[in-house]
Amino acid sequence: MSMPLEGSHFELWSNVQALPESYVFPPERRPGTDEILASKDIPIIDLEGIDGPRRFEIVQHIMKPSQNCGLFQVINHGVSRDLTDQTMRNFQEFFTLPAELKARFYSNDLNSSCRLYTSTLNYEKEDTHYWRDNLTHRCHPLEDHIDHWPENPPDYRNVVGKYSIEARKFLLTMLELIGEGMGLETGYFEGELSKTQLVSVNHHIPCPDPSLTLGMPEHCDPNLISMLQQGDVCGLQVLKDGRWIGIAPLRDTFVVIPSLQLRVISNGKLASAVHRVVTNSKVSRTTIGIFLTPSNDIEIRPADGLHGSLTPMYRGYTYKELFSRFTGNDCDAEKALGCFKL
Ligand SMILES: O=C(O)CCC(=O)C(=O)O
Ligand SMILES: [Fe+2]
Repeated sequence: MSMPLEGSHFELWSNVQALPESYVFPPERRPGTDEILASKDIPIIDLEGIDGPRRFEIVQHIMKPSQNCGLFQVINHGVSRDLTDQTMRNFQEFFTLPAELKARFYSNDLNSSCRLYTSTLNYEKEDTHYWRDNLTHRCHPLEDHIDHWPENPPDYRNVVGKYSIEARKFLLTMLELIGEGMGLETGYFEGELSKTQLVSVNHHIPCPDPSLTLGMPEHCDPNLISMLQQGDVCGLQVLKDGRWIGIAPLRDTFVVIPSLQLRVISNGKLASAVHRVVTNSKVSRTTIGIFLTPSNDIEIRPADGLHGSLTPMYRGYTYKELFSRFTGNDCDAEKALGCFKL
């Protein structure tokens, strides 16, 4: 049996009494003790009637927040409560398995098909660690990846497999609607632009001092589009007009973030949320992320045929190039994208 990665704090975490020094952020990066209120202003898009006369109105609703704080919530998304609950339960159970059963997934290797790690992939080099464990694996096409997934809990592959398919359908629908809002032809985002699909699950155990550390840093998602299924524990915050606001988890609701590649393809028309995750001292928090990403070698650039006049803001590049800039800039997607601005 392989041992946990050297430097992994999984074992330490289960007994932790005080926040280890390596998780304490410098004062200017700490979330502090100010209460951050959950906002009631984060738009909620209702997809009910999407194939009927409401479609145009729904597209307009989606385009508005996409151009504002770069994040919105969706109800009547088409994925059943039964499946979302079962999926959440499987991930929660996975993270609470004994360390020996998870040991074979511990990896910081970006190319490993299923990886479990603490903080970030840059654990060895980073100045401060984040208070999280993460499980990430590929999920499309399912048959290419499912054999690399955990087999424990026993339902994991079956349930997460179904969820991956439904989540993909949902995200492709969101892309279709966004494409319509931008004036692009049907199916614009299908194929290479949305080929890679990752499931990325964050798990944070109760933190001894949430004021000193973060569950995830302030960041923009580098991919094409992201969805989050939050459990029932707060933690996600978004930067809006220079202030952090909380996105309280709502039952049966997905959070959608049009990510950086959508910003480029829309030539800056869409915003991508700057967001972060704070911890809490009382309960564990688990959040499911599904990310669609372009395949490595496809060219990404502002789309032809966008509504409105067009002086391209970005030069064409491949996702591989972008991602290498991303990892070379401490996972700062904004900086990475800066390399391709015209
Ligand atoms: O855990 C969350 O709520 C957010 C996760 C996230 O932002 C990410 O994985 O990129
Ligand atoms: Fe994110």
